[in-house]
Amino acid sequence: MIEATLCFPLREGGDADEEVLLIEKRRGLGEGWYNGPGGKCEPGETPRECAVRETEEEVGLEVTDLEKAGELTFLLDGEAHTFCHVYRSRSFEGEPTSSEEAYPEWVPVDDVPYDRMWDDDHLWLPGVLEGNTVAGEFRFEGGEPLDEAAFVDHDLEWGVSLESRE
Ligand SMILES: Nc1nc2c([nH]c(=O)n2[C@H]2C[C@H](O)[C@@H](COP(=O)(O)OP(=O)(O)OP(=O)(O)O)O2)c(=O)[nH]1
Repeated sequence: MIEATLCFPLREGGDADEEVLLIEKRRGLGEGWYNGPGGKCEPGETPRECAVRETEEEVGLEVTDLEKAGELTFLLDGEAHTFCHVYRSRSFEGEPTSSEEAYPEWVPVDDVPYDRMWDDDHLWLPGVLEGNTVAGEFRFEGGEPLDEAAFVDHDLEWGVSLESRE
């Protein structure tokens, strides 16, 4: 099973609207869709270290004080495919810049482009951006790659305790 991360930097935008930093992914899984910065964990790396590294690599932002917001399991044809650790952060340095992997974009949290994201994201990301914690299982069918499989059903649990988790 792949272990991966997502990180959602948050800031106060104009008119005191809350904004989240999304990326438009330029290659790999989910290419052409919006997501948070993130990616696969490397051997010997904690998920938190992975989220920090991927955010730096993809958009050049140095995030600190990551808050664990979710643990998502993606199943493909009945088998665990990816376990994804989800973080929020309001502490970061630098300005988002494009990379070979991603175009960054600050987006109002009320205006996230769910129609241009993974099919499951509208189920869990709004709660995560509001400050809730979530554990979820999402089932896909149709074989590899995961981003071409069909999203079939899910289970979600809100308000889970993730404080002691990486
Ligand atoms: N928002 C969202 N993200 C997902 C879903 N499924 C899923 O794997 N992801 C995330 C986990 C990872 O952060 C990311 C895929 O990993 P990645 O970016 O490393 O994939 P890649 O194929 O581009 O890998 P690489 O060659 O760049 O290492 O997508 C989903 O349903 N929703």
